[in-house]
Amino acid sequence: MVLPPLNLFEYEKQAQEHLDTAVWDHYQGGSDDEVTLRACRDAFAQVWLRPRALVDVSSCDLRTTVLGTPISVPVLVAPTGGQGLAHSEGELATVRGAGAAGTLMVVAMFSTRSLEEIAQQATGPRWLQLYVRSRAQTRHVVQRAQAAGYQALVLTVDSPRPARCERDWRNGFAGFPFGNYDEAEFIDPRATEGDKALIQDAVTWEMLDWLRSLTSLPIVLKGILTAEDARFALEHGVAGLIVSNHGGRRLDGSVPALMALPEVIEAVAGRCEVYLDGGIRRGTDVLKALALGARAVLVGRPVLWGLAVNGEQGVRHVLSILSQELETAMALAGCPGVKQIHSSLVRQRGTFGSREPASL
Ligand SMILES: Cc1cc2nc3c(=O)[nH]c(=O)nc-3n(C[C@H](O)[C@H](O)[C@H](O)COP(=O)(O)O)c2cc1C
Ligand SMILES: CC(C)CC(=O)C(=O)O
Repeated sequence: MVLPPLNLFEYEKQAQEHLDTAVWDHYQGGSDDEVTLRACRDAFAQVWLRPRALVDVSSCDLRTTVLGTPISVPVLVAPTGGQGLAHSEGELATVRGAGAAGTLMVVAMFSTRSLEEIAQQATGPRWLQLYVRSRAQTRHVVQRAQAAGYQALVLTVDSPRPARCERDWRNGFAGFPFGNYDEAEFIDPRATEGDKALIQDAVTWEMLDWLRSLTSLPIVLKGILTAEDARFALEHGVAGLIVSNHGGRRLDGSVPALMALPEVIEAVAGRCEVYLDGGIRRGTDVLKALALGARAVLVGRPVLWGLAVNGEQGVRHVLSILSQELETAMALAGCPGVKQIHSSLVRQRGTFGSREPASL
């Protein structure tokens, strides 16, 4: 008898049993030597919590807002393409699971179902993630997103080229159908072949201004890792930033998102919301990211594991495990609410001075 997973790592193990090797490797994999993929996780172990004692934590309030939208827990669903490979219902199951868990889904433009079908099944808020392929195609997708009630656009800016995801190459990963495209209508005249045709490599800050001129929807940039780009983004009127290295799937060797977070938070100085993704697997990870200044975090692969194991219920369960773990962690840390999570709750490894125990 297979026991229900207790935590996200148990979901990961069970998900592997449900997926073909090529799909499993596509979901799990990173680029090149997967140094950044591993570092995403390891970064959380470099940050220590400083719990406070004798605080009334008889009820811990996990609720917050993102761009003014209330959510019951500061954990969002990250955009991941190709969810139909995990479960026949794909993104439809995910959006229902996210709504049931009281949170927001960022729908990937490369979803296997159309953004309209996904919106119809949604019970909670959703944003749409965009890659720019051509201006005509982007304009059309933005209009469709607005008509379907998406509340923000998330422009992914870390992917001017496909990375070397060698697991996919070795397995001959066949890809997946795109729910949002009519190839004939939207093919970029500059496109060459394969992945390169998917995303334009000439997207610059000017393109962001053009995107803003198309829509009054708030724009969030995904894939920012430096204070310099955070400042540029603010000058170009973004509403939010996702500090992310794409879960280790783009520039290998790029800094783990958790380590990049402090400089971005400092540069932004409260002028827009900042979120983080990459390697979140435990409630304590969420707590650390929030203490370092993130308004909320996003989870990618764990949602795919939940989807593969048990469709909508699996997605809901993965999100509720994280939520329960966060609640426990907050109580043990003496934080009765998300608003009480401050930077004084964390300490970077190596900042213990002369009294640092040798075992650290
Ligand atoms: C299978 C897979 C597909 C993804 N597809 C997209 C995508 O289409 N657009 C995007 O911006 N990010 C995409 N991402 C990156 C995620 O949004 C997110 O940054 C990353 O998964 C976070 O790391 P985590 O998986 O450790 O939570 C994808 C990630 C995975 C694992
Ligand atoms: C189709 C891909 C470009 C989706 C993606 O962003 C990813 O797999 O990381």
